Amino acid sequence: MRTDLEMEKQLAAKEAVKFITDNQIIGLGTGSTAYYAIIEIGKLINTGLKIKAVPTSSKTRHLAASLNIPLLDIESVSSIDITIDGTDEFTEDLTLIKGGGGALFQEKMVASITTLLIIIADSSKKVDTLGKFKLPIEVSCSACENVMKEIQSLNGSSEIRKSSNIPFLTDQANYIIDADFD
Ligand SMILES: O=C(CO)[C@H](O)[C@H](O)COP(=O)(O)O
Repeated sequence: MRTDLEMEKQLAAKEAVKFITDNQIIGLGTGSTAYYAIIEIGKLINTGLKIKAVPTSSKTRHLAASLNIPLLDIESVSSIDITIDGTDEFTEDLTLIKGGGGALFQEKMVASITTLLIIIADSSKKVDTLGKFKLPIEVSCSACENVMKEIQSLNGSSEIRKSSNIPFLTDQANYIIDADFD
């Protein structure tokens, strides 16, 4: 059975896709919330919506391709009409932290050329002050040590994200540093 939070994610996704119209270029976010938006877009494609989409990760690319969503590489577009993506946490004034899923760099590239960025989230993501979720920072492996020293000089702590005991690599073969500034 789906939990309330899963239903909230799905509801947010359904609302977000209402902004999409024919012939737009759509940025597709990454994560378990963006997943629902991609599923909804797949359904709309099946009923005749004509859009092209730019994925923000290899995972999203595979999902979108499996739903027959026509895809473009970011290199081939200069602007994106609407991007729908998730967030790790957000405050009342709509500042947020994202990148927790490790697609930070591509998500930023897509967001930076997007006219309308729609961030969808369930209610568990709302916080009074940012920082409950560690701040993900995507860095070139060779810059990692210096960046971690820099974080320490700002009284923060940090660790390189691991997956199966080895450093997690992003789609760009970068590391993610998870930083904490309590
Ligand atoms: O920024 C992201 C991926 O890099 C995600 O949007 C963020 O981590 C939220 O993910 P989820 O919807 O699974 O909670």
